[in-house]
Amino acid sequence: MFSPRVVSLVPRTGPRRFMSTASKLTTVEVNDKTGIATLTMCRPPVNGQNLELLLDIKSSIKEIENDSSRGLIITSASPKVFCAGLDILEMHKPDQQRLRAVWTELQNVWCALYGISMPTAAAINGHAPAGGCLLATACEYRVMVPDCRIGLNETQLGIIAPKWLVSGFLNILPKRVAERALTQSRLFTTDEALQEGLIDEIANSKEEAVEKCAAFIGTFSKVNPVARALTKLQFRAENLRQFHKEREQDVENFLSLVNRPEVQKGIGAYLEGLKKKKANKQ
Ligand SMILES: CCCCC/C=C\C/C=C\CCC/C=C/C(=O)SCCNC(=O)CCNC(=O)[C@H](O)C(C)(C)COP(=O)(O)OP(=O)(O)OC[C@H]1O[C@@H](n2cnc3c(N)ncnc32)[C@H](O)[C@@H]1OP(=O)(O)O
Repeated sequence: MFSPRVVSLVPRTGPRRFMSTASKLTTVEVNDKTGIATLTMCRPPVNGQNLELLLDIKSSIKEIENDSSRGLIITSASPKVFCAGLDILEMHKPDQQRLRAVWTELQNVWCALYGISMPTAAAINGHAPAGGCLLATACEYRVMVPDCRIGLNETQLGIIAPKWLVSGFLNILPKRVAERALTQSRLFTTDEALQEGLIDEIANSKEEAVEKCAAFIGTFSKVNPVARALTKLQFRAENLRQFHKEREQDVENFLSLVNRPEVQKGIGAYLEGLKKKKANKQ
């Protein structure tokens, strides 16, 4: 179903770039000076996480890992949106096999990003609801541009974010703040996110966000990388262990939830809302 991955390495003069996949839904650029890889999601208009984007993100993370980069920065090519979360069209009147694959790949992406040993940072250059927040909170550091929103708004959609999906959030926020945010479906503004500690810094542009992420990764230059990696994984091991224990059941739960007639009705209504928003804009 998917084209084989084509990886072309440009010689190491200046920043080198390798396009991750034939479908080009992500690009990876490694800065030769710093050794830091920037993974950019490029699925217009909002980086909706459909199956192909998720597969591409996962493969790019693996490439960066195999390339032994010094760190990974994730960002978006879209000017206003970091990532809008799961592509809602994947969940509306879904093909069952594909739906199963979508959820499995979301799990795989989270697992690959959350569990990677190298330093990670998110340059959040736009809105990051739901699955977008999942990517950002799987990283160790977050820099966000002003006037955007980030959070886990699942309950507003009538759905429940599973434990593994919340675990990045819980690494960052006090439990009480996390519980309230999830039950209220709170989308934090950039300023609120900084105040609560959901993000670490604000940057005025994507470029500045990437620079600040690189500076964070640079702080590890004098730390023994093996000791750093083991320490990071020690902090994350319990969440990962729990995830692996529950991941198959989690897929079944997701399928059963999405297929419920009332959830399908809700997804349909949500899609209509997005269409109306477009009509009102025109
Ligand atoms: C939705 C029900 C899900 C049911 C799942 C059931 C069980 C699952 C259990 C747990 C799941 C948790 C895991 C994660 C879940 C998710 O990620 S669900 C998705 C949640 N995402 C959102 O709620 C974001 C919705 N979008 C927005 O709020 C805004 O679009 C925005 C990202 C803030 C950007 O705003 P703006 O710049 O104004 O752009 P537009 O709204 O005009 O959008 C541009 C076009 O993009 C389309 N679009 C937006 N979001 C999505 C999306 N998530 N999937 C697919 N398409 C999306 C939008 O319709 C516009 O398209 P057109 O130009 O009209 O064609």
